[in-house]
Amino acid sequence: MAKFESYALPTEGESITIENGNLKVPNNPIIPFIEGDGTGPDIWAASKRVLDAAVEKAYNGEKKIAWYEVYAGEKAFNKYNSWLPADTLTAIREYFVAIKGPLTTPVGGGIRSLNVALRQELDLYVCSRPVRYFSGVPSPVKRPELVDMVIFRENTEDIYAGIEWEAGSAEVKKVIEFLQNEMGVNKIRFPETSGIGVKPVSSDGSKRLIRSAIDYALKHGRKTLTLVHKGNIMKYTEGAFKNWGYELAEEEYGDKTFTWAQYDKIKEAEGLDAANKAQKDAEAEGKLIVKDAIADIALQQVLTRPTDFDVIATLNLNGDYLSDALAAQVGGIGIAPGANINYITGHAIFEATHGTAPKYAGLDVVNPGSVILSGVMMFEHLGWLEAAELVYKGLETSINNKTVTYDFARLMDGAKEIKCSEFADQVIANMG
Ligand SMILES: NC(=O)C1=CN([C@@H]2O[C@H](COP(=O)(O)OP(=O)(O)OC[C@H]3O[C@@H](n4cnc5c(N)ncnc54)[C@H](OP(=O)(O)O)[C@@H]3O)[C@@H](O)[C@H]2O)C=CC1
Ligand SMILES: O=C(O)CCC(=O)C(=O)O
Ligand SMILES: [Mg+2]
Repeated sequence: MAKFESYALPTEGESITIENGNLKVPNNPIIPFIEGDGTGPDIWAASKRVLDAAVEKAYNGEKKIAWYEVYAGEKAFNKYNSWLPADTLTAIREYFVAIKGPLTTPVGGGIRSLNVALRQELDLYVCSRPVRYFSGVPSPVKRPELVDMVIFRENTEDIYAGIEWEAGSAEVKKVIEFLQNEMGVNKIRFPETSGIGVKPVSSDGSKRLIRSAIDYALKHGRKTLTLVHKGNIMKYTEGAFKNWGYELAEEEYGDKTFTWAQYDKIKEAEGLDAANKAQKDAEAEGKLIVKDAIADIALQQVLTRPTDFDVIATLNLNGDYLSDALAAQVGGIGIAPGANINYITGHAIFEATHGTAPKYAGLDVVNPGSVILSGVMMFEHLGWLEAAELVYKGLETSINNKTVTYDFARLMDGAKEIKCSEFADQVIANMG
């Protein structure tokens, strides 16, 4: 039983547990939720209604989520004088699966990202962000239906580790002196006025992320996995990520994958035709092709040749950029879901890709689709596939009927603009 400092224990529901590495989900699981800042309360209220309605419709009362509110962000600060109370982490550790709205991160000084803190504290090393097309969504590209990618973003390392020192501080002076005097660094262009950031990237962290991406790709019959990196510039972090990815694929999945590193070796030893034949043979055998792309060109190619990309494994910052950019192709950030997962401990927090969109806070206008679809990912994680299907149906029908929130309405001819809460009503009504 969880021991909380301040929170009251849940009054209903049972705990999810883990047995032999698999989640054991009761019919009334306790699911902690964080409402979120800014537009979070509007979105969460709408999403909760949709998710509850889908469960009720799918299981006729046999299953029901026991929602348990936990706090982070402004609401936590106002209630408990802490931006991220320890009880919130205790609850997610105890109940395994949680869902959250967006949380504000001030730019510059002040608190560091609570979103990042949650991922790091719980070691949720995978950020999985599927990018798929729903028929009828507005898109700036000609063939959005060709977009079907899943981003696996490393979630605990890279510059998000938050190791940095401010320009002018005593600490940065010490770091710069160390770099110059002990490490022979003479390339800091303006040492007197530089801030310094550190980018840790490990083989352990990279490999566990890439392992999850390969497992996902194999389980779902995906054809390719692309390692997206900027290894031409950052050789021992981003370049190493690519090398570790190839190494892992060959060592642990040698019979199920064919890598571009193998392709290059064959090309060097036996020529181009032999390398092309080896890749063709591997494709014919249904092997997963593991390849790589440098991050800048990848951002162009995901737009111009979406069918070349299937599962993407990448570092934290690249994944952050890629997920917002890719979302734009299939309806925008308003319907881009995500999951932060530790596949080893079973802990997961589901959350939208977007932020708090503060200018729309309290107006009941934004699209709740991202949190609704994050809830669908949560249903899939729990094995509640019937409820997931109902939400997909409700969402797709609502979009096809052109009864949509402002973000879609402004891009769709003949659409009726409705509020966030009304969109939830539509999704529920359209579950069939
Ligand atoms: N995981 C998290 O909790 C995240 C938190 N953040 C935090 O959120 C805050 C605001 O960040 P910001 O950079 O403005 O990014 P946001 O994602 O909050 O908003 C940027 C723009 O995206 C569009 N948008 C966002 N959410 C929706 C939605 N639900 N429906 C429709 N459109 C939407 C709006 O575009 P338009 O104006 O064109 O309609 C909005 O102005 C910051 O503190 C940031 O750190 C950011 C990302 C993730
Ligand atoms: O925590 C934040 O403020 C930003 C997080 C973010 O952009 C993301 O998770 O994609
Ligand atoms: Mg982001």
